[in-house]
Amino acid sequence: MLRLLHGYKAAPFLIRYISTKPIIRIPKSSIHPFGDPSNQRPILQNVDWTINEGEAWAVMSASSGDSGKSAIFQTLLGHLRILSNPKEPLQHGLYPFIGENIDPYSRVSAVSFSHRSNRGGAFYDYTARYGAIRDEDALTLRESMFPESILEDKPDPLAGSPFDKPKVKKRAFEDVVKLSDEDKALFDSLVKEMDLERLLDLPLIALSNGQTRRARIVRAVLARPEIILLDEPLTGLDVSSRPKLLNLLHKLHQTRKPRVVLGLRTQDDIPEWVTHVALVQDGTVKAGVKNDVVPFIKHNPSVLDVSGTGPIGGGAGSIVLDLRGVSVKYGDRIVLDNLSWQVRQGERWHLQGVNGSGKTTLMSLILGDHPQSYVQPHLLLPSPPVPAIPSKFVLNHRKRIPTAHLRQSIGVVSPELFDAFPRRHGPSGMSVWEAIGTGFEGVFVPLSGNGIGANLPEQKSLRDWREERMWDVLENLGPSAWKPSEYPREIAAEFAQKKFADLSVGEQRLVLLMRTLVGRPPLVLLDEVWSGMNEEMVNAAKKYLRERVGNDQAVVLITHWEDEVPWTQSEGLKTFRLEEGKGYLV
Ligand SMILES: Nc1ncnc2c1ncn2[C@@H]1O[C@H](COP(=O)(O)OP(=O)(O)OP(=O)(O)O)[C@@H](O)[C@H]1O
Repeated sequence: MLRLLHGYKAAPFLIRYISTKPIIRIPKSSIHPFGDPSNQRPILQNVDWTINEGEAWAVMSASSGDSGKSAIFQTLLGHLRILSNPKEPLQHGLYPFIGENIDPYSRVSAVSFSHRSNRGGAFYDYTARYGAIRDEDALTLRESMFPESILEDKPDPLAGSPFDKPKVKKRAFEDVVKLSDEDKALFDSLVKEMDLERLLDLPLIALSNGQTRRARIVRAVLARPEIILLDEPLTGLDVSSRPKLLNLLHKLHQTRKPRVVLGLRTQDDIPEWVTHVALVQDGTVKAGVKNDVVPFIKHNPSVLDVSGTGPIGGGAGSIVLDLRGVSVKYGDRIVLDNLSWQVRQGERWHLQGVNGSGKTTLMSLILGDHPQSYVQPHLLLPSPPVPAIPSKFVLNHRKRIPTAHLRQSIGVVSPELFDAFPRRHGPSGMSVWEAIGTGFEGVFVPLSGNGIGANLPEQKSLRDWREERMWDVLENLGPSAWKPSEYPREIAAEFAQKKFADLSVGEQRLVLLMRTLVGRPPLVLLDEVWSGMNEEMVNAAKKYLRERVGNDQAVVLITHWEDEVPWTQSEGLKTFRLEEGKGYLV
């Protein structure tokens, strides 16, 4: 579905000034991975693409895998090999406008928003931001914008007595960072337009997802590249930030400081100021004027038939989450202020709120990850009885539930979990089967050789149930759900053996959704669950949530896009909105 983004039309006078000076040029080439000596297996074929000065391009693909727009971006960053036709060689390089003695790749910046790399593939503790912030994490947003202010900062073990915690030796920002008037003006206008002014002196680690994403764009622009590649830049931004960002990108592009190339999914709206589209589909690229290319986008009609569906499962179930008078503050900064909220089995909730309104903080309390979860007056969470039978639970105060038990009764997908989940390549890396199986206990490494959890040898019925559940999510959320097949079990079995780390971003996100749903936890929290997924994957996941998640389960979905919610208000969807620290039923 196309969302309308008004007010960003390319002005006619601009189109007149579009020159034919090429900025990027790939003449009739195929794109290959480096290290493929035979050049037999191109990732993309017959790529014939030129970007001229003044044109505004979006690269679109239905797949977030290597054959989609990420392959184009990898090519533009020099990570893939361009093999051009010998009769029409790549003259003056990929970026003909950049002087011959300059490394062109040093003038191109890329920022991707559908995922971030996770530091070597091992799991890391993403809950650090909720607690007392360690000195080494205390880098402020302002400092992070100017790497020269931090390069020489080191823990100073000689400060104080040997028993003191080492302190980070701070250098006065003004002594280190000497900005020209022009740079200062750019910095001031960028942080103003991206609404980051009041966050500049906060530790970087404390910023919300949307705030961090806006900051990453500002930092990339401050590095003054010639071209900036922004992959899915609207991911996770609230409704009011999106037009501001698009407006800023439009302005930057017009002044060519820097030129902007956007990466979008085929289901995303194309900003009106974009003049040209490179559509990556089935291993080839169709590039041209927007209106000529857009009709070639293959849309998969939604498989959801919402007509005639009855109300969502009752709402008459037992309370599965009970919050009263819940508050979180950091120093003087109140993030959650006296919230009360009850969620019952069978209910479906949309949790709303602008960037920084406290949604992730609330989730972290419910997940028991937040240190302040222990001190809340009334924070009752589902706790599994022993031995774990997922649909059975009792309510208990967070401080009386071991965290390991909470992980069994609350399933979660979030940007933090996605970034932190281990992704080791090679033989020791987790298979898809093992990654999904960690969901039964909510852990991050497989607890047994068979990949379906710990301590089951004696409990045949539980073992059988878990295996059944594995196949249920694999068949209904795996490849045969997005590419219909006559052999769903075979396709699922093949997919289950793949290495998690080798999957595309969209596939990894789906596997983490399977991991969340496999154990049928009574409470499911889904935060930004669709980013990186293509249209077919989103449809399959929505269908699963509507049809296969039970009335004994409650689901809370966080998204800034109304059309990403699989249920409607008329079906009984409930909305809880965070605003200025307070929570409201909408
Ligand atoms: N340690 C901290 N110190 C000060 N402020 C903090 C700290 N941790 C979080 N905050 C602030 O708490 C607010 C809520 O952040 P949170 O991540 O919960 O927002 P969110 O609603 O999830 O936003 P988004 O939509 O961007 O994901 C933010 O303004 C953030 O800057």
